[in-house]
Parts: sequence; structure tokens; C-alpha cells
Amino acid sequence: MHQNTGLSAENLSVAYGERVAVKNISLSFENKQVTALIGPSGCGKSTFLRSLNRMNDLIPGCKVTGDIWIRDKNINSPQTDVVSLRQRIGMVWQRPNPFHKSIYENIAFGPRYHGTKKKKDLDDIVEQSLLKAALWEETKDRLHNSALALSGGQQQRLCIARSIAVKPDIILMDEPASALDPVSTSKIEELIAELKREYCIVIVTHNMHQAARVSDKTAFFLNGEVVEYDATPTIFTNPRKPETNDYITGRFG
Ligand SMILES: Nc1ncnc2c1ncn2[C@@H]1O[C@H](COP(=O)(O)OP(=O)(O)OP(=O)(O)O)[C@@H](O)[C@H]1O
Repeated sequence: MHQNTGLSAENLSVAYGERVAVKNISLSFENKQVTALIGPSGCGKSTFLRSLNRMNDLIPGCKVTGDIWIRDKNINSPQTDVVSLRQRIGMVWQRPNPFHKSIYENIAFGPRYHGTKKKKDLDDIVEQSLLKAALWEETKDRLHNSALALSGGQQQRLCIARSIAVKPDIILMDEPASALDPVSTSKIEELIAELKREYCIVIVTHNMHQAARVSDKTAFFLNGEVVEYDATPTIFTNPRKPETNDYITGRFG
């Protein structure tokens, strides 16, 4: 595995019962880069993304084969401690899903669970995470109010703050702005640009303008396979495969 690779899938396949949704995909994701996964509905992007932090383990009948490497460790093995794995690989979902708790508790929950007990330490983590998620100014005077009173865009930034509070190396995002208005969407995009200084980010998006704006590399998925994976400007201006060209020019999908 290359030194700068944050996460790498090798021959990854995922089946729901008899139906194979992801077919033998090998992809590597770099640290301090954003990689976008694009492709038509049902082509396996979310299934692939969810496999990377073992979320598909929770779906009955779902079978994931192949390797997922973080440094020299294959995390798709039964020995992997899935709880600590999900601390290293955070996930942000399509719909903001804050806990029914205060803003403070949403963020303190993970670090406390993983062993941080002192109030001062938790206070620092809450502040730092909200600062990094560009939400501190809006929330610093109401940390103990319910997270559900925040707007949708603020809730999504809170979910990002919650995921970075446990100090992950990698953040997976499944259409993180698709439920948000344009202003909130651009805030999330700015935040992604900021976060990539520190993290390896993989984002599924339906919005090709968004993929072009936020990502360094793009993988085009079709029917459970990766058709093309390259630098984002190449994918959007000079793709090698006709299927990629047809998709990005809006001929299907
Ligand atoms: N929990 C599940 N059980 C059974 N089949 C599933 C499940 N989740 C997804 N699938 C199937 O796997 C295939 C890939 O779906 P997936 O959601 O990964 O695609 P996607 O590219 O992310 O689509 P979209 O962009 O619409 O979210 C689809 O045929 C879908 O019906």
C-alpha cells in the first residue's frame, strides 16, 4: 500500500442474498484528498461506501468479500473490533441524524464512550470539533439546547463535528448535502475543502457539479463496477471511457 494511502479496497464484492451489488472493486483513497464516487442510481456506490466501515455487517443476508486495508491491516476480517474501527472511519449520512440530546452531548458522547472522562477535556473536544465543523459561532451560547432545534444544515454540520470528535483518519460521506438547501450545501462543500487538510474523505454524490467542485479524484460506478477512476478534471473534461462520457454529459442516469 502506498504511503499516502488512507484506505484501500481490494477485490471487494458485496451481495444481498443472490444479488451481487458490488463486483470485485479495487480502489485506493489518499490521505488529505477528497474522492468522489459518482454513477447512476442503484449502481452500488452506497453499498460500497457502507462496506468500508463494516456498516453492511448490520444488514441480514449481506455478504462482503475481499480486503479493506488501513496501512497493513485488513479490516474486513472477523477479528476486527468494529467499534474501534468506526472510530477511525467516521460516517456522515444523507439525512442529518443527530441524537435526541443537547448539542454538547451529541459531540461528547463518542469521546466519552472511548474513554475521555474529564469535563475540561470533553469541553475542549466539543469546542474544537464545533470550530472545525464551522458551527461554533452559531452554537457556543446554546450548547445545552436540543440538537433537534438546529436547522437541517446546522444539524448536518453537527453530525460532521460528531464524527470528527473521536479523531478519525477517514470520513465517509453518503450524499451529505442532498437533503439541504443551496446555502447549506455550499457551507458543507466549504467544510469538506477545509477538512481535507487533515482527513481522507470519500463522498458519494449525485450532484456532478458538486463532485467537480469538491473532489480531487473521481470514480465512476456502473452496474456494481468501477468503469473509470482518475483525477477529477480528467473524468469531467477528458474521460477515457465512452460510458463515463455519456454519464457526465447527461445521456443517462
Ligand atoms: N439493504 C439492501 N437489501 C437488498 N438490496 C439492497 C440493499 N441496499 C441496496 N440494495 C441493492 O443493491 C444495489 C445497489 O444499491 P446502492 O444503494 O448501493 O446503489 P447506489 O448507487 O448508492 O444508488 P443511489 O444513488 O440510488 O443511492 C441496488 O440494486 C439496490 O436495490
